[in-house]
Amino acid sequence: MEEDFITDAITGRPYRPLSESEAQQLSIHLQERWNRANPELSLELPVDAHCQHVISAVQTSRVVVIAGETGCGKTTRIPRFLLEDRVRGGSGAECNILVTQPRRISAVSVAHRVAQEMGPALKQSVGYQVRLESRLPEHSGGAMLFLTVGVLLRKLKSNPTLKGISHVVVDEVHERDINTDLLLALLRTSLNENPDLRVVLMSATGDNQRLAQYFGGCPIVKVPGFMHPVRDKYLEDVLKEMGRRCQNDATPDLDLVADVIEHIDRCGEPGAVLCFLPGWQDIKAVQEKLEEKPHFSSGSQMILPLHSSLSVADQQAVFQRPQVGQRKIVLATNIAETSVTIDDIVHVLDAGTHKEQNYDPRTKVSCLDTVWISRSNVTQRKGRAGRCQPGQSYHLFSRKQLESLPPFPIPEILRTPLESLVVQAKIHSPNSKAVDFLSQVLDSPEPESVRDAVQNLQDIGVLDKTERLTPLGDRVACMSCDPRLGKILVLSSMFRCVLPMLSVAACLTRDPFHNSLQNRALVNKAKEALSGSSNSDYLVFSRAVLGWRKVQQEGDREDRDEFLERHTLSKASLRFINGLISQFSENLHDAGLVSHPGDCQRHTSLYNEHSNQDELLKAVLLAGLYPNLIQVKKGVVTKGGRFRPNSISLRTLSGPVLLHRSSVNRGKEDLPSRWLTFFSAIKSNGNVFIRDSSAVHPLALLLLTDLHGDKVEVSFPGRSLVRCELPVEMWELLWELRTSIQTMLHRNLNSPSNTNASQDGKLISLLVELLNNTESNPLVHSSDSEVD
Ligand SMILES: Nc1ncnc2c1ncn2[C@@H]1O[C@H](COP(=O)(O)OP(=O)(O)OP(=O)(O)O)[C@@H](O)[C@H]1O
Repeated sequence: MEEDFITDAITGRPYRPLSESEAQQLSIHLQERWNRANPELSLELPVDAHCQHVISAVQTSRVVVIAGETGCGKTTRIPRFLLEDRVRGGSGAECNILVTQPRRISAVSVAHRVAQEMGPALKQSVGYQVRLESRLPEHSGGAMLFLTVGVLLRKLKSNPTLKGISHVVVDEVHERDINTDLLLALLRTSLNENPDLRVVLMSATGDNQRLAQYFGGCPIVKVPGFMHPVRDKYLEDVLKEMGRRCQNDATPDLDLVADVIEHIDRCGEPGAVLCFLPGWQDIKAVQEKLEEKPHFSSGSQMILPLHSSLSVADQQAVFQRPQVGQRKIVLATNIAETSVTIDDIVHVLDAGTHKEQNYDPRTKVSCLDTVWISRSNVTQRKGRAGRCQPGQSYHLFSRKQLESLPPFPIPEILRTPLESLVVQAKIHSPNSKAVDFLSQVLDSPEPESVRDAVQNLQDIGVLDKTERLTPLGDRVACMSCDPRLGKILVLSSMFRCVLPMLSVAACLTRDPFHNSLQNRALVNKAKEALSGSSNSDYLVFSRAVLGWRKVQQEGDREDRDEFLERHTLSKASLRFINGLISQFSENLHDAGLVSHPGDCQRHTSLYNEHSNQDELLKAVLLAGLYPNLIQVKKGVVTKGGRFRPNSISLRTLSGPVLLHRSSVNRGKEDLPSRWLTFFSAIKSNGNVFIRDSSAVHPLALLLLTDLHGDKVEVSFPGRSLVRCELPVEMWELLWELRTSIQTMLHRNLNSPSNTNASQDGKLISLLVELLNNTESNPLVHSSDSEVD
């Protein structure tokens, strides 16, 4: 790669190495600045005593594992020690440190803390960069950037050997999220190719020996922790205090959670409460339960939800101090579990569970289960109290339950679908087979699962037979979302309906609705109203988002509130979704598919020419999601042998499915088509539920599926193909249209400079007309052999 094309991993601008004299000048300047500012340490932490040991270990060995117990100060101090040592030693210009955090909240809050500790004269050397937001150091050379692992992975695309970076500090390695595991594998390669690079792996409670072995037996520096005393109270203790009976279910008893919070508020010492719950719905449910309690009606409590879907600004609210006499109650998922210091937390309440994605390769379906956490999570959660003063940890599980918990969480890579990871592997290592590349990670996934993911990517045309990214795959790889959603976005730019599809892709990443158990009926009603006769959960999403954007532009505050309430939409989620829309627009621009990112969001641009054509939108969704197809069959024989002519049964390639209650198509007996398409399915109690679905026009099936083939093949195992009953001439015309559309897509993907906008425009208009003016049901009939 030419150096011109490498980006500076600190500033994002083109990378330009400093000349010797420039480096010398900058180093002197930095040295003087640090000597003048002479930053102090705001309080003594255990790691301070190990400062020299850490620095010399990093000098002697290019990779070091720091095994630092909770609260020892590794996150906030070690990057600073490394920078300070180089600056004061006169080589600050060559020191650029990237510090990864698993989550946005910790990257932002730790950067603030470090900047604050270093003082106003030096704080411009510290920055952060997370998805959708950044505050970068003023220049590279003597800089420290806190960033999420995902952001670093993207930086590695444009600077694979991390030229210009002196240290990568990977914090919270023990969490073993999929991105960190991929990062570690890539860092091993970067270390070989960039002799200036050093890697520091920071882990609290983890298998540090294994980690050190992975990096050729590198040294491990142990740092003891410090915590103010935190008293443990287990379920039996808490229940005894409250006169309740014990239970041992992984589903948290939310009434109990609310009661314990009330108990703490009534009887506990002053200080904030941090309560860990599995997910957003539980957080909202506990918030509602608290607000319904007479004890909480005085408003003398400040209840703050904390969830990954909140914007950075909303997340930062948890660091605010409440008014005197007010108790702060933070209701959080595990995002507050590591690296985060909320300095007034005295009481931690741990429901003992979190949401965990588990993938079943047989049904190709993931379930997001609420499961018990591991013992290392328990330690981390407890460690959020006692950081600035003594505290208490209320564990809502018994001592016996604690003993039965696994010591560490199962690495994410072993329990999630691997398509996105395989695409990442192809970006970073295009010449390796995915199985070989992924055999290099710390815990390799089953080769069978990797092969499945490769097959799925081949099925959607992202990889070719030799496992290389296709021209479509190259574009999809630029999208920071699931490859199927990425494919929808790529296609939407060619079919000129970008904005609704950006909204759909964003909503499939973050739900815009105020979904809670209590709200379910209201949300369903709102969805029904938005859906109209579209039979599409995706059009519901796009109408919600586009409606919100319109009312924001044209309405006053009252209109906006009314819109949100009428449609049970969450303002915070919509703000996040807007951010995602901008990010995906940038991605489309990076992929060379739109001339300017702003064009994607302009209603009058060519890319939105057909954005109000619902049938086209549904057709493009099918083209992106195929072969995620559901066959709808009318007439069901019940277990008791009775025939119900109006009931419908559904099946996908993997077998029978049901529609989830969140889908607008659930319970509909008059679907306009025999086919639905879908994005996400979940497994629950042995059934596979489709979360979101959209009716498919059979013409779309004939014209837009199977991008690279020369025949239309819609088949289910053991069943015959879809049969078209059409006059020969019409079939020939349709085949010609299909070929023209496929040629247009092929041309746009392979040689975008060679497009013929007016010819493409006519073709798309013809497609729109055909879709709008033909009925979606009678055209295609299943063959008789399909009947069971
Ligand atoms: N924002 C803050 N406000 C007040 N004190 C803080 C803040 N951030 C850190 N500290 C203090 O510094 C200590 C060390 O924090 P740091 O995040 O560096 O620890 P750590 O070793 O990385 O711990 P962990 O792995 O548990 O996150 C905290 O226990 C707390 O006493």
